[in-house]
Amino acid sequence: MSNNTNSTVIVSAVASVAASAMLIRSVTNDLLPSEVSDYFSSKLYSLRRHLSSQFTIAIEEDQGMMWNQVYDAAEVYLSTKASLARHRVRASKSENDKSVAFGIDKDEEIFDDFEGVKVTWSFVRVFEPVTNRHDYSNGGNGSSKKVVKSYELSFHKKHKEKIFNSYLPFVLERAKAIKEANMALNLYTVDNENEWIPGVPFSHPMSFKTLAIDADLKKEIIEDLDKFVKGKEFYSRTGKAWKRGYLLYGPPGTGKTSLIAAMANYLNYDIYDLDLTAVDTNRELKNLVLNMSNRSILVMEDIDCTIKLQNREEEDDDDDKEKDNTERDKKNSKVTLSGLLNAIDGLWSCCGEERIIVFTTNHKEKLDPALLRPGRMDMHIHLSYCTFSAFQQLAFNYLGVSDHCHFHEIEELLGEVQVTPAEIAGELQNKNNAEDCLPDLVNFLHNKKMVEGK
Ligand SMILES: Nc1ncnc2c1ncn2[C@@H]1O[C@H](COP(=O)(O)OP(=O)(O)OP(=O)(O)O)[C@@H](O)[C@H]1O
Repeated sequence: MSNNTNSTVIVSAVASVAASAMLIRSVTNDLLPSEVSDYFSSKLYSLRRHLSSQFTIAIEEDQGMMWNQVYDAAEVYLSTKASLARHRVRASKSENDKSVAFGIDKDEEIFDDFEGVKVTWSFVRVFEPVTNRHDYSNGGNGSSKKVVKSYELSFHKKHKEKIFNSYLPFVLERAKAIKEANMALNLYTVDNENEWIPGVPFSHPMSFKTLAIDADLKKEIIEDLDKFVKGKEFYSRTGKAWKRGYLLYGPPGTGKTSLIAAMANYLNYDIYDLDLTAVDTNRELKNLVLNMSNRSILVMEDIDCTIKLQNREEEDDDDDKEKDNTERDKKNSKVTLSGLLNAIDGLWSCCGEERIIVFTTNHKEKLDPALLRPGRMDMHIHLSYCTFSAFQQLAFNYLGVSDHCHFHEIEELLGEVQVTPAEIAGELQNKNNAEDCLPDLVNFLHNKKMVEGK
């Protein structure tokens, strides 16, 4: 027999074993108990592998007592490919997931293409005996079965290096990104013991689409956040800690809290909401910062009210001021300015990565300049009274209109009176159509103008 004929025979033998495997597998699945059919399936897989030019990596669920991270990554990665399965998929969702995740089921195969290399994934489940002399579940003979689950990744032998060095790292990387995107956000607060209370789901609906601020400012903020999240290489090259501080300042009701929610939803970062008056000492503050997870936003709202953070030179002012300070200090926490500065950029504050710190204040001028310098508060964002462009966004959010005959008058009035987006939002939600709502808003603005004496 020629070489050619030999190889044809082998190829057809492999093909016919594969076809028989499929047939037997489907028959055994229908007729036999799952343990027995799993046994036959695994034997057929081995035979097929033995005869082919394929190389297979088995990725088992656990390695001894430890969870196998590659298995975990394969599960997550394949969840995005499960729709390619032909007959069956598994579906699951935990409380911490945003959406349902799908997975391939046993005996299903999924094909993937990585830079021109074809790979096949399959899910294998077999029952293996466990010997345990204290186990009486099987008639007291001390042996029971445990399920061993694994993913198998098969490809042509010649691509071994590429799969090991590029494809598997790619799957791990992708899985990490998919997981982060699917994770529901958490909101953490501090309890009486000065510890973070495990997060409740954070479900603030605000996004950059609905946030009503000046369009250029919005663009600038989004670009800054994008640069930050993509900055891993930059931060390590320049030796800077991968963190960024934002100071949001402006009158009440201009959208500082709304902007924080939009940032968290945009980045998919958890929020750690820190009320400094609830923290007893600088040491506790340090522990809290150390115990935050990566990819998170530490928020300290109304920072000027919660701690005595005025310019240090002003602290020894006249008697009256001192009296005021004493009153205020009773309410204030024992966290000091230097404790807070350390929390933001002390050595140990650099332990994590992808950390954002946000301070909000209605009175930027009351804050110590040390707190505001770049490296601590890298971007100062002024949220001001409602501009016409912010109003257009609110009108679209609440009434679904982008233009209206009253818009021109409203634009002029917004140039003359100081009104917050919160006040405008309050007016727009009173009625749900533009015809009824906008004339009322015009009256509201005229009244405000009169009160302001303009
Ligand atoms: N810029 C905005 N875009 C969209 N909605 C806004 C905006 N500003 C305020 N609002 C509306 O007003 C409400 C109050 O706003 P928000 O709490 O964000 O303001 P704030 O500046 O944080 O106020 P405070 O200083 O009192 O904490 C929000 O729930 C939202 O409905």
